[in-house]
Amino acid sequence: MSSASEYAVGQRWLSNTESELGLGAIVNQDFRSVEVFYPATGESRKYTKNDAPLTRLTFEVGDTIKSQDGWSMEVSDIEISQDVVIYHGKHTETGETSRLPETMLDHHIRLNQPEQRLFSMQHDIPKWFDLRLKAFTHMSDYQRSQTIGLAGARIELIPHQLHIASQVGNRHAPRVLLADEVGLGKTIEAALIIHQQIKTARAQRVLIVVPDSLVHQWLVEMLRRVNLAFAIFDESRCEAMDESEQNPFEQEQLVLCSLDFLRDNTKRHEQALAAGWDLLVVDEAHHLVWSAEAPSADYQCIEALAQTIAGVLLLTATPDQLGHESHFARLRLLDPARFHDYDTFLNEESQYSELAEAVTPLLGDDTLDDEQIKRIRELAPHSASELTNLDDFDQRDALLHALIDRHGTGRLLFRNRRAGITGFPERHLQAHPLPLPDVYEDMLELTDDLDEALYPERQPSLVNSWTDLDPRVEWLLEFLPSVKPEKVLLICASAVTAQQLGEAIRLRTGIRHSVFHEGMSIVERDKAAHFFADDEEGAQILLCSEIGSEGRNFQFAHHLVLFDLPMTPDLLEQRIGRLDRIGQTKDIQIHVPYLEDTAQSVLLDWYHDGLGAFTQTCPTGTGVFEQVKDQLTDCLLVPQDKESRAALVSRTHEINQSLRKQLDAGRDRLLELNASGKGKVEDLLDDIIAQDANDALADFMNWLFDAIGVNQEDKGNDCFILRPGESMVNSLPGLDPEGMTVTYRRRVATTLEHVHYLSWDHPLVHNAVDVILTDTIGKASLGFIADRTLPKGAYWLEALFTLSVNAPAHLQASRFLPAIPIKLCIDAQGEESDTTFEKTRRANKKIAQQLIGALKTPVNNQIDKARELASAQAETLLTQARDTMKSSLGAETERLRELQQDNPAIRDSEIAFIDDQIAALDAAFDDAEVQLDALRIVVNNP
Ligand SMILES: Nc1ncnc2c1ncn2[C@@H]1O[C@H](COP(=O)(O)OP(=O)(O)OP(=O)(O)O)[C@@H](O)[C@H]1O
Repeated sequence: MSSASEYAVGQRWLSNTESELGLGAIVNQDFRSVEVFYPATGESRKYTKNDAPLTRLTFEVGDTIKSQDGWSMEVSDIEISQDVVIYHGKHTETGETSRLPETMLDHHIRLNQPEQRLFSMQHDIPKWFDLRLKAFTHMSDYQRSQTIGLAGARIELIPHQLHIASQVGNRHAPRVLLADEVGLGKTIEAALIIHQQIKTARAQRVLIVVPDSLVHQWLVEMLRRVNLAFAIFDESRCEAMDESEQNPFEQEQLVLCSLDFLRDNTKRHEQALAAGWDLLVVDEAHHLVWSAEAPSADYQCIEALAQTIAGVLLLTATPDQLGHESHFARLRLLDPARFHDYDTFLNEESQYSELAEAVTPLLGDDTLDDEQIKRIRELAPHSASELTNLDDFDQRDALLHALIDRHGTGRLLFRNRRAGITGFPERHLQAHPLPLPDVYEDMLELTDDLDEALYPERQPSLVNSWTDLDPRVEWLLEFLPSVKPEKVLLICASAVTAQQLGEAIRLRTGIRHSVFHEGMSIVERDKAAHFFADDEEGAQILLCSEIGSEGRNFQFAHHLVLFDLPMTPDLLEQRIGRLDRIGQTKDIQIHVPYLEDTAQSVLLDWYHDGLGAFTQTCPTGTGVFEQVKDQLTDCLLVPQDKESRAALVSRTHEINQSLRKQLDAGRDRLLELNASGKGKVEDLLDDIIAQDANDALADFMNWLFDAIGVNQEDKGNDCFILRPGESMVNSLPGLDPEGMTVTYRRRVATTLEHVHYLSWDHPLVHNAVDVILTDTIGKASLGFIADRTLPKGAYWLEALFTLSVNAPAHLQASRFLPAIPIKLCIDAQGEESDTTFEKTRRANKKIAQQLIGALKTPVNNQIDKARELASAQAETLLTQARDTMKSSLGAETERLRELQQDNPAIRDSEIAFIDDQIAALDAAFDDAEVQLDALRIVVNNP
């Protein structure tokens, strides 16, 4: 390709100032002016011949050119006829000899090679060269950083969450149970893991399945925390897509739906199974009840999915809530080969406890005696063999972590306990004893039915009157005004009770309230929850049935009314967990209005005096419940028997103390150490904190937004309003045409909901970078500097190359070899120079044209030299990338292989995937390419 400068009708010329016009054709000329028609845009321009900003476009032998009709040809011969060029060559598809006069060239032509643009005067502002370089540099650093997918989440930096997310998010097809105690952030951990998996191309298609009361909350959390827009699937949405006869689940990459919807609908379940996913996430997984004889429908529904989907995250705060067998079954969902038989699992668990007990001395500061050391070595020969001095605390620590890694369910199950995390407000019990009304007395004396004993208000004969007779209702109606305007969450066991209480409030007071129960649609429930959350106009009280006790975020309230008490400690903890969760700012008041000498009063004593379950989380509750269940039931049915009640409480207390001791010393202590990340997460945390404190992103984006024409208005308080400017070079996907408020500060983003948190992970940042990197902006430019210390007229060529590789996304090549920039500067003598140019001015077009014409040959030589040097540098970078890839992935397989000797939770497929990944990346790196991305000529003109 080259350019010339005599005008003739039919010739093709490019505008130097308006390259968007496409390729023009001369339609007229006289001795003073020339007229060009640009067919791509239908516009004409008339220029004075003397200073027409035009460059003639001609091609050379070897170039490939495209015709207006869409076919291409490789030029082998050039003929000039009446000053118009006629190209001859081979049709690229048919191979036939072809002829293409320049008048018939494709007028949409847009030169994208830097050399083509440089020599045909398609120049941009010189600073865009710097912008391209910066964009490549930042993006290649980002893709190789350990904080990818984590640092950009709109969250407070909570160590245990980041630890779990980085441990799990870094795995290929992770299969884990996230089982932190209630309200410690499992949803956030899942969001971080999903985000990291997506950002590193480990996963693309994700299916989240949750109870229907949590669908909307998950949607909001995913969007708000990690900018992932999930599509909610329900029957009406699927039906609407049925017409296309395609599998609706294949139409979206990120899908969120309720377990009920999949379980009750065979067709949709089958479609979901057939759609192919990388990651399945199931919340409130304790619902997946299982026994060998009768696995529940919920369990089977998820089991089928877990068998076909490589990555699985299960979430539950109360893994033992519906029995230990079901807990085993959930582990079985994650790894059926390892957890094939319940008895073997129990046996293994007991050995694990034995191991945990043996290593407990490692947690303390005392010197280990010979017997203790011997036990550790016996139980963990692989882990302990490398260690020589167990009195060395570093070695102890290393052994402890190795043991956690290598044994039991540590890799599979993450459980943090409240006890290990500080900063939670206190919980206070406010018990309100109330006299038993006559209408309940007879029935309660006679009954041997637990439900009747616990819920006397459900008697059919009282259905329309109990709210007038039950003193708990009276108490509630007096209590609400006494704490007004504070919000109150009330939970009771049944939807009917919640509705009837709502009705009583409506008829007898003017208090704003709303109800939340399974009889309402998802939309109605979300409306009710919103109404409750509204600070100014909202409801003072939300009356929930049991479905309100799971997963929801109501920590803006500080008063919880338990209108009745549930039978299991885990369910009580779930209820309290609605308020007692991260983000709770005040002490929590738990109000229990109860009828004296009834089953409810027995439960209250049992929970409070026996387990201490109101004022603290009670991780041993289920274990105790299993042991005293019968005794408890007896007491519930004969609440007047004070002696039996005292015996129950005292036995409960004893068992609880002993189970707690075991937990603290044993298995859970190790699990917790593993899940908390203590001693492991600090580097990652420091990295994120350093990134937060660094202004590199804000500076770069400020520059980038300016360059592409986005208006930025400083709103104060570290917030900016971004609006599309009139001169935007291209549209920017994700930029709200009405404007959007953004911040680069985590502190602001976590306090102001409506402000977007711009981070290296944010889609708007990536889109803005794409706007320039996928376009030709800055590919060629010529700039002046004014430096009196350098010779006048001295010039340099700056060349920007990228080293990159094409490989299927699942290989995650960009973790090791993203498009890495190589920038070179060549002086007029053709030598490499380390000169850098701070401020380059745009050169006047005419002068630029003259310079380019005069410097064409030396510049071509400089480009050749730069290519040579770039290839050499690329060799080094490629070797480094290959070494890093092999050592990092190699170390990972080595570690997994070692772990596998002790811990069967390591799946063969996990190791095989990494082995294959190393081999495939190694081969792909052979084809890595160095490409010229941009050129800038800099001339000294003081
Ligand atoms: N790192 C964080 N930064 C800001 N808010 C957080 C963070 N972690 C958790 N939260 C908030 O704390 C609350 C509890 O978190 P989350 O819902 O993830 O807990 P959970 O363990 O899933 O709860 P549950 O056991 O009730 O299902 C939520 O409101 C969540 O948004």
